[in-house]
Amino acid sequence: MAVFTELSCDEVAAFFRALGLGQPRSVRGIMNGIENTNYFVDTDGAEYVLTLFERLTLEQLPFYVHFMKYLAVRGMSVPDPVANADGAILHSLKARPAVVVNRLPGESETGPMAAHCSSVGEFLARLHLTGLDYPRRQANPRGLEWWNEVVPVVGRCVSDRQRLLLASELAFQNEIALSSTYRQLPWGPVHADLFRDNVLFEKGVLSGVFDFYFAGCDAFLFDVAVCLNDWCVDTRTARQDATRVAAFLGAYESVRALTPSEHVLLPAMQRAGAFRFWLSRLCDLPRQAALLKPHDPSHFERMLRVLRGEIASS
Ligand SMILES: Nc1ncnc2c1ncn2[C@@H]1O[C@H](COP(=O)(O)OP(=O)(O)O)[C@@H](O)[C@H]1O
Ligand SMILES: N[C@@H](CCOP(=O)(O)O)C(=O)O
Repeated sequence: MAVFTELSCDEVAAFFRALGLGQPRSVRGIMNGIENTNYFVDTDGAEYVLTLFERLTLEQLPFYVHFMKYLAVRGMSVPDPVANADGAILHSLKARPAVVVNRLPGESETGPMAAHCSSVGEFLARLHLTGLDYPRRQANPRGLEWWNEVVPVVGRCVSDRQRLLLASELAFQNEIALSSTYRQLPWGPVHADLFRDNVLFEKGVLSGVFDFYFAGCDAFLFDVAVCLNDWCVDTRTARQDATRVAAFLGAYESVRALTPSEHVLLPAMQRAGAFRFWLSRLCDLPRQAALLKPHDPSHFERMLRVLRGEIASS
């Protein structure tokens, strides 16, 4: 994301030495992202990403870092955390929890076509199936409980029209969560933030997925909805592109078919996805950092209104 905690080259070199990694020859703060402090660190033998966690705690982090290790060991193109001599993959630096992972190759695709959406759909379904046996459990940190906590707080800083939308959508989502259809949804570890900027492509082939720090256990359909809302939407109008939606869902279902309950609740989950990111972007607005590019909340407000039928969808 950003650099909240500045590190000197000497501090990084000492940390890398303790992990048995080579001498860094370049250390660069990363501008992208919004949650943690990230540096690219190159040694003579390899390229790494060093992350210092700014908000996540030592209680929350094992779920994420072990999930990445679990997927990496099973052949998925995700960051593989570096272990120290004792086998630990979660470390500490500058009084913050820290990890070092391999730098994945490729570039983000900011203007995805149907083929990119297919690759992401297939990857997501494989992630869901592979993760089914992951033994750790932790709730989606940005799920229903969090929405109920933050709506009254952010509601104080928005317009009357926006406050009405927040209250109405929260009531709708609380009602959906109590329904028997919702309780039938397949569930397990989800990425929950699989946006364009968290996926890399090399020569058109998906080469890596990272940023598992909003992962948690939730309905798989929530993950599907988050992806559709980012990968298959026109960023200018917040409207869905039917060709990309079909490509994404076709590829996802070629690996894991959606159940009847998932088909029924997909529109409601897309509203949930838009609501979740509108809320977090509203909450994130005032953060301070040495390098930080905040995300625009109004995009997801517009998308939520489109999905609710308040704005024509085409
Ligand atoms: N394993 C990785 N391989 C390649 N690039 C990475 C990796 N991890 C992070 N990055 C780069 O760092 C940026 C910020 O990472 P991200 O995880 O999105 O930050 P945050 O957790 O703050 O949201 C990404 O946009 C990407 O450029
Ligand atoms: N993807 C989310 C928030 C997290 O941002 P990231 O750059 O760290 O993935 C959003 O777009 O609001």
